[in-house]
Amino acid sequence: MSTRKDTVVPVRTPSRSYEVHVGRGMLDEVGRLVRESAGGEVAAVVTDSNVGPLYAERALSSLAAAGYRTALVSFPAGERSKRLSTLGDVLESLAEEGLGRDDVVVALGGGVCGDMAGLAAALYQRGCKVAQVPTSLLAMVDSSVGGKTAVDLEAGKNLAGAFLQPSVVVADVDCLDTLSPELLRDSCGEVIKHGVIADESLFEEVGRRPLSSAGYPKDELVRVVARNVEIKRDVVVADEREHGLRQTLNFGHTIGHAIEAASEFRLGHGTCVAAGMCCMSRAAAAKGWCSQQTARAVERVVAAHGLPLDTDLDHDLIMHFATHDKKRHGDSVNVVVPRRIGSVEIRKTSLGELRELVDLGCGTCPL
Ligand SMILES: NC(=O)c1ccc[n+]([C@@H]2O[C@H](COP(=O)([O-])OP(=O)(O)OC[C@H]3O[C@@H](n4cnc5c(N)ncnc54)[C@H](O)[C@@H]3O)[C@@H](O)[C@H]2O)c1
Ligand SMILES: O=C(O)C(=O)C[C@@H](O)[C@H](O)[C@H](O)COP(=O)(O)O
Ligand SMILES: [Zn+2]
Repeated sequence: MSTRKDTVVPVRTPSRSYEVHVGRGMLDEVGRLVRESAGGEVAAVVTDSNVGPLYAERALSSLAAAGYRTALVSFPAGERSKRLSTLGDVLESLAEEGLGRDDVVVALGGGVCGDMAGLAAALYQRGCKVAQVPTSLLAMVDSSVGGKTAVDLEAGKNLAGAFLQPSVVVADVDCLDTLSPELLRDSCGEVIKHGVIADESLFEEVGRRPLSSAGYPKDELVRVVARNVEIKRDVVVADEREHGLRQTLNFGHTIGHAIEAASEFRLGHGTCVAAGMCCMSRAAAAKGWCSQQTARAVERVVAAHGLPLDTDLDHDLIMHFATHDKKRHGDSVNVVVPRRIGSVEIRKTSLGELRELVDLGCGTCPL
């Protein structure tokens, strides 16, 4: 029995119930927590070429100490690896390691690793278990929770995927010590998003003091990460398969995903979401769906994080990616716009109106 103090957020979705553990030194608890939640005999740690050298050994030791036969599968770091060819390599490696249907994939890394290892687990032998061990702030506050897994296609982001809820999520905030300031800042895009969609006080708090600030106290970080997990949990539990409410988690993504793909993934996901949120907020204010004050508040907090407020991307290109996104239904696209800070709405827009929103919000930053 460990005496380590962690914050536990329970998640009960229709398909699976699990716990999200957030704390310090949690990497050494991975074996115990995976054993208690997933069982099995083999644990395959899937990680990337940056995270593996930093943290795989500790995760593997912890899993071995919990009685697992372990395997390590690594792929080159970066969004460009989040594709079918890498997924194929990961699946072949799982088979070579003799993973069985009752065994567990341990996704150790950022959102790219979590999405791809999660999809590998969903596909392998028609579905084995996955434990998420997020190491980027973005993965801790967002991608490790909720069960969306995917790889990108040429036509856009996350176009081939599956839902697979993890058996457990173990977030060790000490891992953030090795994340570069740029990547920490990038991750904050999703934190700001959570504030805009559901929690004005979180929004104001990170506006005053970004999580990417130097010397952010670790205990505070644990609290704020756990609060983000609760926000995401509440949405996912209400609408696991994204028929309605879950679409609100896509605030900033219609334009953000387009910016990300058009940059050929040189720009990080959170950075693009931040710009996408500002563009959509300006467009919403211009349409009278929210106040100018709300749009300015989104810009202010994004600017406080050193993230971009706009994009100079060609509007035809934005439309190209936006119309290939999963939120397109025939001739309409569901977009998410703010009502005020802490509340958003889903609006079904025609392709013509989406173009109007892009023209109103992109390349129009008044600052
Ligand atoms: N499934 C979901 O619900 C969901 C939600 C949000 C984002 N995403 C996806 O997540 C991805 C973005 O996640 P990300 O920003 O974590 O990207 P990432 O996984 O590429 O990680 C960013 C970089 O940081 C490195 N890294 C990660 N942890 C580190 C650490 N502790 N120390 C040093 N380096 C570390 C990685 O190797 C990588 O180079 C995108 O593909 C996005 O589409 C998915
Ligand atoms: O979990 C969700 O639902 C989200 O939308 C969270 C997003 O931050 C994330 O980027 C997600 O991968 C986007 O999903 P997509 O299906 O719209 O690509
Ligand atoms: Zn996102």
